[in-house]
Amino acid sequence: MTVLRAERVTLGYGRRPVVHEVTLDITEGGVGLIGESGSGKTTLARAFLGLLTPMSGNIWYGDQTLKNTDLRKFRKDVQPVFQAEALDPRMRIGTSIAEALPRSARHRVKTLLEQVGLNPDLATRKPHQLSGGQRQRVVIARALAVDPSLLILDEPTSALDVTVQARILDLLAGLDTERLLITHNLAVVERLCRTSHVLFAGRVVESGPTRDLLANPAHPYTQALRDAVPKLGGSPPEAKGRTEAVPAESGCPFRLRCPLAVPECEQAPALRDIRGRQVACHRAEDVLVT
Ligand SMILES: Nc1ncnc2c1ncn2[C@@H]1O[C@H](COP(=O)(O)OP(=O)(O)OP(=O)(O)O)[C@@H](O)[C@H]1O
Repeated sequence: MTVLRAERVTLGYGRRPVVHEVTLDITEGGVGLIGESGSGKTTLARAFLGLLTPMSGNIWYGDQTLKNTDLRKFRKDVQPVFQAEALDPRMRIGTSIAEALPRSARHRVKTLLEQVGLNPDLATRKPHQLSGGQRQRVVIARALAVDPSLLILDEPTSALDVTVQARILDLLAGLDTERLLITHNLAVVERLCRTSHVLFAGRVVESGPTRDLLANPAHPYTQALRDAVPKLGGSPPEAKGRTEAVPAESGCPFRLRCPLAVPECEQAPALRDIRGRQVACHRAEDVLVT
């Protein structure tokens, strides 16, 4: 079942578009948005949360566009999980969670703390008296308080050390709430998202089943992202192409960095289906065999 759908959505700040004509479904099994800093992941997440109105295109929530949706219901059903720094430092943990609950359900604070693996005694503490991992669990508990059907998670584990990260990932993987996850960390999407979309310069350049996409990328940018992950005990990753080049204004936005660019790349490639995924690259067949 699709919870939310972006249909040819262009998003921007002022008059400057930064996300271009993105079509994307949030389907079952977790959906990941991957891409470097500035590629438009958070902007797209804000649109899915109803915080940013598209310059063109629509966000669909069931059979309604967000413009025509009862936003009170929507805001309960689709919950953000941002970084733990968003917790009010003056508020006790229990109060912070209770605030998200209807008055009649305030007794659920204890159950919610237990659900995210925290001792209910922590309810009387303030955020600075918790560890980073515990704070992130509180943020998740707050989001779960209203029984959402979808969580939108923006780098939910990036501020945490690796072992704490792993435990938060276990927690998220065990929830039966759907999720849209934004991250730089490919291991995190692999764990939590059945489907992933790779964004470059505000465009989806590749979409498909996460495992296939990372094992066998069809876009040179996906390949570059995957190959930039250092391997334990291996030599440091070697950058292919020019990693510093800004996106091209015309044609394929990745072409100035792409080691496979040819003159044809001055024409923008459309997304096309190839071996179970969608990719916007003239050279996809060649990438798949390398
Ligand atoms: N409030 C804003 N006003 C103007 N421009 C913005 C604003 N927020 C983001 N941008 C611009 O929009 C583009 C996409 O930013 P966005 O935050 O969506 O990227 P991102 O992929 O989430 O990056 P990161 O991984 O660093 O969070 C960038 O060029 C950024 O400078």
